[in-house]
Amino acid sequence: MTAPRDIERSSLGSAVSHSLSVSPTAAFHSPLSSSQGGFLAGSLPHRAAAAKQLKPFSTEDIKILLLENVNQTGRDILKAQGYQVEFLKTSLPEDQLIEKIRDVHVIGIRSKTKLTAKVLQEAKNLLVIGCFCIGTNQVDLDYAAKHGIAVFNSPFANSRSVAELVIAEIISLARQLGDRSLEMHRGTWNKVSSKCWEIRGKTLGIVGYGHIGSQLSVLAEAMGMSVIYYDVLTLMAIGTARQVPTLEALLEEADFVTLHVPETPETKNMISAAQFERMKTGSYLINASRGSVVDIPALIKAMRSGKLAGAALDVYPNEPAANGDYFVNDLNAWAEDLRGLSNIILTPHIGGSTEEAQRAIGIEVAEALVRYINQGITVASVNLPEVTMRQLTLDEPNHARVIYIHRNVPGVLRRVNEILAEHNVDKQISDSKGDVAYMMADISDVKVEDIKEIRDSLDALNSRILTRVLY
Ligand SMILES: NC(=O)c1ccc[n+]([C@@H]2O[C@H](COP(=O)([O-])OP(=O)(O)OC[C@H]3O[C@@H](n4cnc5c(N)ncnc54)[C@H](O)[C@@H]3O)[C@@H](O)[C@H]2O)c1
Ligand SMILES: O=C(O)CC[C@@H](O)C(=O)O
Repeated sequence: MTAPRDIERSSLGSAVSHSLSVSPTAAFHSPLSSSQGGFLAGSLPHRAAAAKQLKPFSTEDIKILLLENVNQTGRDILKAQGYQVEFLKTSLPEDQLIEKIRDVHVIGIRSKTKLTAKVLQEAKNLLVIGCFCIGTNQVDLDYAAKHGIAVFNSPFANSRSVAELVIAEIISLARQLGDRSLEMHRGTWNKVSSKCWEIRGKTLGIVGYGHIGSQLSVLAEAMGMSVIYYDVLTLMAIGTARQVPTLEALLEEADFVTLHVPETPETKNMISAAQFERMKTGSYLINASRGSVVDIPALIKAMRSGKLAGAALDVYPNEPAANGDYFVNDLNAWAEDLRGLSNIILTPHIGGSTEEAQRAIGIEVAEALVRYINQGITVASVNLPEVTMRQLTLDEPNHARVIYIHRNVPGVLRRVNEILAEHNVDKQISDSKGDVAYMMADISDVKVEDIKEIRDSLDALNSRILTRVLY
């Protein structure tokens, strides 16, 4: 490997001419994949030929910034590729994030780092974002797609962890465990049974019956609860759960309401004063989805009036970037009111924070990043069309993989294929998602000098978002 150099995003995808001028022979003798034939190599079973790892750059030229304590499993996978990996335990304030993001090709985050258009427009070298979590609401996905920046996440590796936490909270709220434990910590013995309940036979209302909601449904039924759910989609009920037609119907029937919807404009303050009114007196609310989904001042009123017998919150409109004594009114104006309530469990966004979940997420997202960086495969991307292609092998010399991310307008493929027409197009695939399209083609009989010309010609098309030529 060569010594690290600063290379720009445009030259990353097109570092071919640069690399070739350094070592023309190496151009068509890329190193074997470290996980040759394995999942990382993106291998689709076809034949036993040795897989060729596509790297039109020295791997150590790839600069990765990992924030928010991304798990060791993910760090190891990325380092094993030879990439330069900088790792920070916390998120960064916007000004520091902007400084750092200018320099990197890949950024890995969790839920706290806000990758807004303002931040992303400074990220001139950025190829891909890895969200080492489920939620992707912290990223401006549309801006990223329109600028050819792929985004990957881990859609269900922590679902079980969240579902288990919610089960624990249902029992804890029903038995007022938080309060009893706090009292004992203060030296107070307070043995009570008034308003403490079994959960057997109670109704759990799940709002959002996706990966977490449906997993929770199974666990809750196993504990003897009746389950109803509300979702914008008509979804198959698991076990004896029952879908109800409206949120209001769910609120009126459930003893426990638990929220598992994504953060969207439609779910902002989805549970506010009117919804608390609809809930049964003495019922409970659990929110482990996103802080924007519940109107907290309205929740405080519902708790104080006795409408709610308890609540558990894992997520908040504003969450601090690092651990510390930050859960005060400076962060959220009502923080201290919330802290003063009885039978309310407040946790610091730990729904997915288990060793099992974080390890699995580290592997899943890091592997997706490697496949994208090295081979251009977008399968599981949340914002680009999903495109995959059998990888090139070492017995296919003089091949190159052309990736062209472009605006989804008529006539582009004709022009692209005119540019590729001098070569044999061995395989080609194209797909679109909204305004953005992704074309990948493997071409053969490519001479060293052709590659720069292909790239320059594709770059000159006015539909271009990003061109990468991997070989
Ligand atoms: N607390 C944590 O640590 C933690 C961990 C993982 C996920 N989450 C949050 O939980 C959310 C749900 O996760 P998931 O994996 O189950 O997601 P999912 O995408 O599998 O399921 C979400 C469900 O919500 C439904 N939905 C969307 N908008 C709706 C609306 N307006 N009304 C009713 N239903 C609606 C969808 O149709 C879908 O079935 C994530 O988006 C994330 O924000 C939090
Ligand atoms: O680990 C995190 O920061 C986020 C956890 C969770 O909210 C998710 O979206 O997966």
